[in-house]
Amino acid sequence: MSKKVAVVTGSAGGLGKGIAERLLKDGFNVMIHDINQDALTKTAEELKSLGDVATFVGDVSKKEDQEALVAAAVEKFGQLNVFVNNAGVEAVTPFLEIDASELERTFKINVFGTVYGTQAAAEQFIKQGTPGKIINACSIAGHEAYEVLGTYSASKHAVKAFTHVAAKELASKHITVNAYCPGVAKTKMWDRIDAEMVKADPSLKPGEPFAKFSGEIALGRYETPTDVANLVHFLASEDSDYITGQAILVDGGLVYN
Ligand SMILES: NC(=O)C1=CN([C@@H]2O[C@H](COP(=O)(O)OP(=O)(O)OC[C@H]3O[C@@H](n4cnc5c(N)ncnc54)[C@H](O)[C@@H]3O)[C@@H](O)[C@H]2O)C=CC1
Ligand SMILES: CC(=O)C(C)=O
Repeated sequence: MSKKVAVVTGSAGGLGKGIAERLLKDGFNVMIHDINQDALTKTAEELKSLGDVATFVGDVSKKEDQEALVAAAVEKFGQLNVFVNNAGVEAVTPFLEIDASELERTFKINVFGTVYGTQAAAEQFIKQGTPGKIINACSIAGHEAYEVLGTYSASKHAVKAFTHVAAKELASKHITVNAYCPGVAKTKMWDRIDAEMVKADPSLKPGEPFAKFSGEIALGRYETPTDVANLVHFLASEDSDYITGQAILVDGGLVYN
């Protein structure tokens, strides 16, 4: 039987890289993808000993790039089985200062990107006549809303809503749609959030926002890409076949709903 094929968007670094690594170890052929070509090439070099990995440079906020990504994965590996809408960006701004450019950038990448990726993947699954799994990056910020993270929180609430709706509409085609909701992981995203929170409140020192958020985690440590990849591994596997439309928290005990 041919190997299953997964695409992971925004996987040159951070959580996406950890997810790609785990799916390669699980035996998937993996198309890694990012807007940052140099970082993507470096990551492919690091991952290639784990299995068949290919690269695609694209911008998730562009529908044509998402369609081309799916086409490239199918051309390279012959089919598509799992599509992980991982790419996302943060926005850290006091509410009264949120402007159109922040709203447009954040929603285009986090929300439009997830919708376009879901559509492109679902169309391919339907064309193949096979089941498929779509797995979206949500967040604790898709369950709660955080001060100075208003735009980001709203975008992740939208990701959660689209996860529910896509799951309902695509279930009859045997396509499941779920989301993973990480808590506080020390990736480049949190380095930038920390710096911006310090800028917004000069009484804070660098590292304090991250320490404050991660200090509230019940399990007593911040999250690693492996913690997130463990959940995505499950959602990409047959063991999750009877689960759809869920936005599952993987946060070490931070948000309870
Ligand atoms: N780090 C954390 O604590 C948490 C992260 N998340 C979510 O997990 C996902 C991954 O986050 P991190 O790895 O921390 O972020 P990161 O910033 O470390 O990595 C994101 C990757 O996405 C790529 N990317 C950004 N815009 C893109 C675009 N338009 N098209 C294609 N690629 C693009 C970046 O180049 C980068 O390689 C995001 O959706 C984020 O919102 C959710 C909860 C917590
Ligand atoms: C980065 C993130 O998802 C937060 C702060 O909830």
